[in-house]
Amino acid sequence: MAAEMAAASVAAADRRVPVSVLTGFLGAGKTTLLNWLLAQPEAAGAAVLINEFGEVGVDHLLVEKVDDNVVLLDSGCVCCSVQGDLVKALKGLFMRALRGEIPPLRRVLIETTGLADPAPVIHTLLEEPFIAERYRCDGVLTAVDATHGLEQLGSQREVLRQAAMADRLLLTKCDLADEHGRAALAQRLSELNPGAGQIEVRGGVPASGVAALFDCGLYDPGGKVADVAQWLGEERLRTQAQAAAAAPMAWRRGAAPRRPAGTPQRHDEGIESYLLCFDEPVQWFGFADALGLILQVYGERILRVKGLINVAGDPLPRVVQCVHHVAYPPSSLPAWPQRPPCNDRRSRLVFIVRELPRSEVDTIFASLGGLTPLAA
Ligand SMILES: Nc1nc2c(ncn2[C@@H]2O[C@H](COP(=O)(O)OP(=O)(O)OP(=O)(O)O)[C@@H](O)[C@H]2O)c(=O)[nH]1
Repeated sequence: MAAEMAAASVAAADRRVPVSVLTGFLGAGKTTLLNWLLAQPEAAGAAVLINEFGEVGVDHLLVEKVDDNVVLLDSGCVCCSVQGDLVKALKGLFMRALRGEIPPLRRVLIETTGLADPAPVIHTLLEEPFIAERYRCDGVLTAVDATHGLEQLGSQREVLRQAAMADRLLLTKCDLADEHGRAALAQRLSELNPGAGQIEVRGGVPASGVAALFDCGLYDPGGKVADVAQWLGEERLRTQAQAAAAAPMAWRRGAAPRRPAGTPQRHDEGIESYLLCFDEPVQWFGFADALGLILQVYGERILRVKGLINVAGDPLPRVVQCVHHVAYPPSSLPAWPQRPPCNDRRSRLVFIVRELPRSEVDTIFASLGGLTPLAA
């Protein structure tokens, strides 16, 4: 406790802009938590960077408080394009605030994709010269789904890394999980990351309030399992190798190879995403029947489904969200987006799957829902 208070006061004296990294696996509840967070007075003036996996971003449409301070990182997963997208976005925000185009930056929140490895993001915040001079990593907040997390910790390397690197572990969907499941997940997480505070989240609201999420102190790999320092070390090697590869030929002699031995493959190669589009407004019951059957039959292989549906007779876009076998209650956006691509009012549904051919999904939509999905 004393150490935490000391770390928080060192951070308070630091004039750099605090950055919170919100991570967690696909569908764990990051955007839901972000929406709650942005409505809190403590988050006033925060800029938000949202990154998504999949061909069409939906998350930024679901963030309720969208303004000039929300930036979509849309050229791939942030952990793969960190040097491009993330650095560019943070530099851009800083310069816009400096020129007075946006209010002074009080805080930045980064929502990573569900498949992101947080290591390159943290490494960039700690070591990229321009960024590290102006921003400080104020906390890695990892959402872990209390209904699916235990199984995902065993099957997805990303989930393990996201949990091990966390400063705070947010056990989401505790309102849906049974007591036994919550306790088993909490136990597994405390083995993986004994130093991180665990906070239960129900309906997107953390039991701790905002206080426990901000001002976590300067990021300290030393307080975590040894793997974390090793992963950050691998990022350093990777960045050096990339810099060497980008340098003129004469400087490259003796440089490290592009992908240093022992550095991990970023994403599980079995995972892919595809986008289904429906041109005409869909009949909700046929659509819901078909989607229900797809989840029932293929739920194990479906990591995430989300999208906006143009339902016949409904003027508002309906938001569909699923994780494995579970379809969450649909909601509606207050209006159709004004910007492309979703302003054309076609229904768009993103599937993120493991080894599930698109043709299987198409067949069920066609036979049960009378719908012929088009590739985008
Ligand atoms: N009951 C309940 N539902 C939740 C909770 N948190 C999130 N959900 C639901 O879970 C679904 C996925 O939540 P999101 O917040 O979109 O998850 P995400 O982590 O942002 O998803 P990706 O960005 O696709 O990885 C949505 O339908 C949410 O309403 C929670 O604490 N309780």
